[in-house]
Amino acid sequence: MIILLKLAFFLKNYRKECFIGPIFKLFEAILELLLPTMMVFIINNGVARHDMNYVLRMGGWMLFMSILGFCCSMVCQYFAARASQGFGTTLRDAVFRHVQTLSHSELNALGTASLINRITNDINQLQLAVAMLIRLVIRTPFICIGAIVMSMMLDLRLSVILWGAAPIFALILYFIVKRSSFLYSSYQKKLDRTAAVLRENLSGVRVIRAFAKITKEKKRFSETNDDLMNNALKIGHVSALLNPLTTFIMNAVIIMILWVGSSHINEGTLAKGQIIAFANYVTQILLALIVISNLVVIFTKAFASAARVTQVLDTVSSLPESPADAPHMIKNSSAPLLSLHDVSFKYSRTGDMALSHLNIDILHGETIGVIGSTGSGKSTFINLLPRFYDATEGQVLVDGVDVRDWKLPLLRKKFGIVPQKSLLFTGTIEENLRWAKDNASLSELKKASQIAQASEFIDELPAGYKTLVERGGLNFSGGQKQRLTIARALVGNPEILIMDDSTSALDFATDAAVRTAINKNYTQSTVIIVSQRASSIKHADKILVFDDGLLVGCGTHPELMNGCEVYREICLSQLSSEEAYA
Ligand SMILES: Nc1ncnc2c1ncn2[C@@H]1O[C@H](COP(=O)(O)OP(=O)(O)OP(=O)(O)O)[C@@H](O)[C@H]1O
Repeated sequence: MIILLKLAFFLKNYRKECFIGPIFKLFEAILELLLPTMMVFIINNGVARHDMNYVLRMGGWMLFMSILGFCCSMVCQYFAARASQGFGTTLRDAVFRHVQTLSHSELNALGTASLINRITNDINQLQLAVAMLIRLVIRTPFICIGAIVMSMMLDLRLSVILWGAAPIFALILYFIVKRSSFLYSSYQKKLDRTAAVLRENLSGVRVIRAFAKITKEKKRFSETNDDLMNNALKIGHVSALLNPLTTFIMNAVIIMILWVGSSHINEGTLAKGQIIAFANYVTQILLALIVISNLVVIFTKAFASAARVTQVLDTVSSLPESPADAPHMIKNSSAPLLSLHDVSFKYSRTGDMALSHLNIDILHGETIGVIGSTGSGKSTFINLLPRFYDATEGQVLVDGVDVRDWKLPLLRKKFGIVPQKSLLFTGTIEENLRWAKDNASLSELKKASQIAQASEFIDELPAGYKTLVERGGLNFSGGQKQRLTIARALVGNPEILIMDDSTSALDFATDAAVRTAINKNYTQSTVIIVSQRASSIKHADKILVFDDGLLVGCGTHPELMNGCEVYREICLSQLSSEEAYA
């Protein structure tokens, strides 16, 4: 219930629609309820007395009331559509914005495929529930109760049959809601799993083909898909019972009414018009009950979806923004640009430490090399600096101020990041390069591309900087993508440039050319180069050596060659002795 109240907040701009829509629907329901009673008059006063004028006059009124009812229904439909679409759009927007505030940890926990399902499927389900709420939730019980009252007014004795059927119907409804609400929540989870498998398969299609794993992956997808289908079938079996059972009960009621009613007619205690109107009211109740059954199904689904959507909205970012306005303005000018004070980090509460007790100082304008075996913690260390994650223990400081005291956008503006996995977005090359600086001129883009050794291949493209980048940068080679992502980071003229193994697809000469050009043109910037290649970081002012989450070395190349065994081993495994000791 609290979940629904929370989501009702997103209807706040549609109060008018939520109020006017049901009023028109209620008006339509009143008109509909009057029709069988008018039929009683036509049969008892018109048909029985062969008064054609009376029949036509009353028939005309009934036609007018039906048209009026139809118009009311259309008005309600219009308001319901406005409110439900508006609700869906506002909610989708809110969830999307909230997702942007979450840290990598929460995003990993929720999962991309599940988030996509929640923002699309689940919100669509809620949108449908809002439309039904406005159109039917007041009208249907009103019709039901109204028809019962009207039938009681027609004949109290016959209405006892209706009351007898009510508990049977309530029992059926209870059983179906209980069973299907459990099945719906597991259905949503299975849908997430299917989406995750599909996503992995589509994005990894090349790897799957290269390893000839198509058959295995087909089987994996079929299994997930079959599981989803079986769950959907179970839901179908349960909810399919609802309409036939409702129809069966109400038709049994009609037969009993006709049977008991005909004996009353024979006794002369009931008129023919009354029994026809009574049957009409029972049909109205039957239709209303079928609608209620379907509403129950829609709301059970919506309830499961509401829980999933509010779970996202209730997820609190583990990166709370600094409450103060601008504590970072109180910079410590004598402090190092970046400092780590006894920093440890683990990805999950239960897991092992990915980094342990790091103490590092990085000064303005320094070039830092970061090296270590795979999984040693290099990327994790890099991720702590722009606060993609918060340190589990210890303090990360930028300009002498704890990163938790920085306003996140201001902190991140200081960094130009070239991630390990090159990711480009659909649009032109020009648009991709302007990510860090919207108003960068073409000459700025060209300069950054030259430094990143990308201008040569861009100039050869027929459309140059206007060339369209396909989804994920599919129309570029790995090396070209890396050079474009380096140029993208350089355009912002960042104070701190982080290159996380971002030249791995470049040949040694291009890699060296990129580093030389950056050193020459970005003398004021602090450059942090993470690399598996000793040659890429050998000339750095300071080299950080990681091993199994520990900082095992920090110094220049000659210092480390003498004093750090891990570093010496890496260098000697990649370079000749002359190169390593040069
Ligand atoms: N998102 C994550 N969730 C849980 N564990 C993670 C996550 N990312 C990395 N790890 C773990 O943390 C450790 C350090 O990983 P990290 O990516 O920092 O290493 P790395 O030195 O950058 O490796 P590589 O050179 O292969 O990129 C590894 O044991 C890894 O399995």
